[in-house]
Amino acid sequence: MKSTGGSDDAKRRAGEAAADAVDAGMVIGLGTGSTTAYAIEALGEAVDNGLDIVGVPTSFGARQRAIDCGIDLRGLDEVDGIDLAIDGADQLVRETGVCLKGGGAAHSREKLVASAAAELHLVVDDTKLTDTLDQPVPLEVLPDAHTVVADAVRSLEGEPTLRAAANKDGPVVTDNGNLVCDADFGRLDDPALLAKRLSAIPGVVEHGLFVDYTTAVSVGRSDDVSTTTY
Ligand SMILES: O=C[C@H](O)[C@H](O)[C@H](O)COP(=O)(O)O
Repeated sequence: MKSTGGSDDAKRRAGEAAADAVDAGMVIGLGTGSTTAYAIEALGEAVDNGLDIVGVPTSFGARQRAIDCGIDLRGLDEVDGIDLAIDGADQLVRETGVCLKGGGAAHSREKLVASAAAELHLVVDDTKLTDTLDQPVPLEVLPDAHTVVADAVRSLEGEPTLRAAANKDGPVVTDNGNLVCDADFGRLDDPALLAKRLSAIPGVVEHGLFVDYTTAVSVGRSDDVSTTTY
């Protein structure tokens, strides 16, 4: 799992706060990443203590983690909707809940699960908070399309970078067999407009800008956690 800047204590507090909001009988979207891992762990402990839930994982990593924690799993096509999705974020505007995801290349299935969920509860440590999003936007891209998508990003005045794998020669390959282009647009003054433009590029499977999905955010710090609802 990629490691990110915040402290483990802060991530744990955020993850546990979201797990606390889970009730018996719920279908839970299980997000990807180091912060959501703490929520999955907490849910696993609750399951050991008798909580009856079903999880829908958003990635190979989330699935493995949930199996290790003893959570009963289903595919998205085997459930009749999702009550609550719990997931992390790479950068988040707390005032609006708009965020960037996809640092772990899982954003397409994360967005799919979030779109099927009645609620999306994000879990972050306080290093993720910002007033304005300004990190590159991850784009999951069909392999044949990467040069065409890069040209389209440049035509929107962005700077595309094909994400390289850390422990493999060549690019990152997603759980869906696609590539990732990180598109740097600098400050995102109008995330909703950019989200629409990125969705319209042929060859982009999904982008990591989440606008209008978030219903709650738990922000962990080393000594406390606070939750905002939208
Ligand atoms: O693709 C990965 C996901 O969007 C993660 O939820 C996001 O990168 C946050 O991960 P972490 O909690 O490890 O910072």
